[in-house]
Amino acid sequence: MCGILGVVAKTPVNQMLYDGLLVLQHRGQDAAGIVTAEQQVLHMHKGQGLVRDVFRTRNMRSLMGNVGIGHVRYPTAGSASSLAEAQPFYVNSPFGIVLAHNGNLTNDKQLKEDMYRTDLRHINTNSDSEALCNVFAHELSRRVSGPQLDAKTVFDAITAVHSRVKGAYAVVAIIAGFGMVAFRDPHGIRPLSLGEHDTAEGKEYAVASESVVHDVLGFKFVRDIAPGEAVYITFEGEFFSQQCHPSPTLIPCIFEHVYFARPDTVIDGISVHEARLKMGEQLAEKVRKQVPALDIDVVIPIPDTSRDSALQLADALGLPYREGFMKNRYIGRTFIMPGQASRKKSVRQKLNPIAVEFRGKNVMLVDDSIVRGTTSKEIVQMVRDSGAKKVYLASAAPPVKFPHVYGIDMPTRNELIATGRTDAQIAAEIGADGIIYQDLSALIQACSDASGGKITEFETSCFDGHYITGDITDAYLDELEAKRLSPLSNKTNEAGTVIDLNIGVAEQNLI
Ligand SMILES: O=P(O)(O)OC[C@H]1O[C@H](OP(=O)(O)OP(=O)(O)O)[C@H](O)[C@@H]1O
Ligand SMILES: NC(=O)CC[C@H](N)C(=O)O
Ligand SMILES: [Mg+2]
Repeated sequence: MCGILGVVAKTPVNQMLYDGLLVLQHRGQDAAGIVTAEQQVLHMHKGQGLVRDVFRTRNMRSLMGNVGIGHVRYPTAGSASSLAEAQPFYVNSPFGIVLAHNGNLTNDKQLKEDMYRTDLRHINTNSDSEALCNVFAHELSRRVSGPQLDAKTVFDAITAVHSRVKGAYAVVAIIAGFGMVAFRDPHGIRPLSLGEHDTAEGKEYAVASESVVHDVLGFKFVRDIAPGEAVYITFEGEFFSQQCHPSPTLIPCIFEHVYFARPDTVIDGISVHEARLKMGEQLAEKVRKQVPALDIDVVIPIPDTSRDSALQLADALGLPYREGFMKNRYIGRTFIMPGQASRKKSVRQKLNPIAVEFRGKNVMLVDDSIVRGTTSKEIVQMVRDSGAKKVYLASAAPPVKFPHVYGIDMPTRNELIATGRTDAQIAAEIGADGIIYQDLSALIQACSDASGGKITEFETSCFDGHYITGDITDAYLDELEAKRLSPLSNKTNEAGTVIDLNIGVAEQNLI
């Protein structure tokens, strides 16, 4: 799940973008990039790694201008990890466009084919985002006939993008010399929020994956961008918005609430923190049913994300809640690391048990989700080694059984620990005495309650195999799996194996 951010300000935006990307770091640790604009001139710097490693002072100095966009990447399409696929992407026509994307397109193969055969545009990487950038550029170029641009033309182009592109996409883009664009897919699968800031020179605008960015930058959260909606803000600060899809329906990704988003973010009116507390309450009900004896001495979260749910679960069951793991604050999120070997190694580097909390006790460990089981297998073993008597594992999300095709990297059924296994078999595989999974209806209830009942439908495909874009067939999933299992696709791109059209000019002006 990547993080995206765009700012149209009255003063230089480089530091704001850096600070905003740091706040979105939990959404992508693989690569980071910033593009700023000084009228027609675009400045870009991007690279692999964390925000703090990619941007040095000299890079920051070169990112001049009062308008800019930024991206932190968690790869879902293309290579597992590739410099050439770091975002934003750049195309030089029309005007010069840079684009950053959160989500995953499900028809990128078709789009790339159309680009090659009909639109006569070159796509240089395996990235779906590069295809999206070119579709937008192509649709815009078909509608402009000179060096002028108005909001209607931009919105017409985005309407055409919606009709060509399928899947999940929250997007920020800059059209050099004119303005910043942001749009969200017609189901609003991925989040996108709008903020503003009043200055003596006029309003400044920010668009970001999570509302917490506005808090940190000192902007006021205004609203979520609606599904299918686009906003266009000129370099002078004129704001336009328009619905660009004939039949938008909000069906946001439930996994944002389970795992991805920060708890201090509000998405589509749902406080992520509150949704997680409610997940804990719902899970407590399930524990009561499944473990009626409640032979549990202590509830312990598996840090970080499960803390909110675990606390509320303990409270609802009247059980003590204790912190039982020391987390190394310098290790990132393990689930979004590319490659099973690094994920497995990092669990042990990241979490270490505080033995006294486990010795001689029946413990209930709580995690927000169990996906590949990497975390739980390691953790249960550590807890046993620390002398726990009985180990129950409760998950605030239901079993993850189906590939996720909308921006979360869980593409093959056989890497998911719950596929083809009963709860008892999963418990045995993980080494737990019992496993308690949230029911999907309870998870939906929790998130819906947190929305005050306004949202009742969520994108839940990884739990129930129902894909809302209607284009996911067994053949599609088979192809996705075959691609992932092929040794070529797991190869990390060494710098230089793919011509990187952007990085070559990383520290200079693009134009
Ligand atoms: O079953 P798995 O494949 O291990 O995936 C699930 C685990 O990964 C995530 O933790 P992560 O370390 O990424 O981040 P966190 O610190 O935010 O919990 C998530 O919170 C679970 O703990
Ligand atoms: N997680 C995401 O949003 C990824 C965006 C895009 N599909 C990429 O792989 O770069
Ligand atoms: Mg975790």
